[in-house]
Amino acid sequence: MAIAFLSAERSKDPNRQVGACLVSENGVILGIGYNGFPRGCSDDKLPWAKKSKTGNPLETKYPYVCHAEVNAILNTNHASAAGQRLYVTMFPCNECAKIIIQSGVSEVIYFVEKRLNDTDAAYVASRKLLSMAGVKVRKLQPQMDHLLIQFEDP
Ligand SMILES: O=c1[nH]c(=O)n([C@H]2C[C@H](O)[C@@H](COP(=O)(O)O)O2)cc1CO
Ligand SMILES: [Zn+2]
Repeated sequence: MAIAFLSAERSKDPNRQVGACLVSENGVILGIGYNGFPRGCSDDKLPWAKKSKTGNPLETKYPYVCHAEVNAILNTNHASAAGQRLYVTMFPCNECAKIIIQSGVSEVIYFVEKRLNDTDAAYVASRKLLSMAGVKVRKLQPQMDHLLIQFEDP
């Protein structure tokens, strides 16, 4: 989960940085991702806005941004194998849930839900799909409350 948090730091989304880390059954890191625009699609040419002043959805980030979970799965550097676990800083949406299921992930471990008592259809659908597909879902209770990385000579 700490790697997922570190990865999230790389996101340029000014409102929300999400990170994900896919590991094998034995805990070997297979892929890491964060939310961002697709490769070759410049941040200078696409909007990071949540809302458009004119109501045009094309002036918001939503149609363009790749979710952290999808990036972690697509960045996998090993052939997919059984027993993969996905650590993610935020509970995945329904679109990510579909990809998580189809890629064979067997457990999702998340840190936080987007909102407490989220009744948003995307999250209800996500939970429903993950449960139907037999993907385990667990909220991580970390053993430490912070991790400090200090760049200095050891
Ligand atoms: O599952 C997800 N994974 C993920 O990476 N994200 C990203 C997309 C956006 O850049 C950001 C959500 O932005 P906002 O909270 O401002 O709506 O988080 C959003 C979701 C949806 O919860
Ligand atoms: Zn998603």
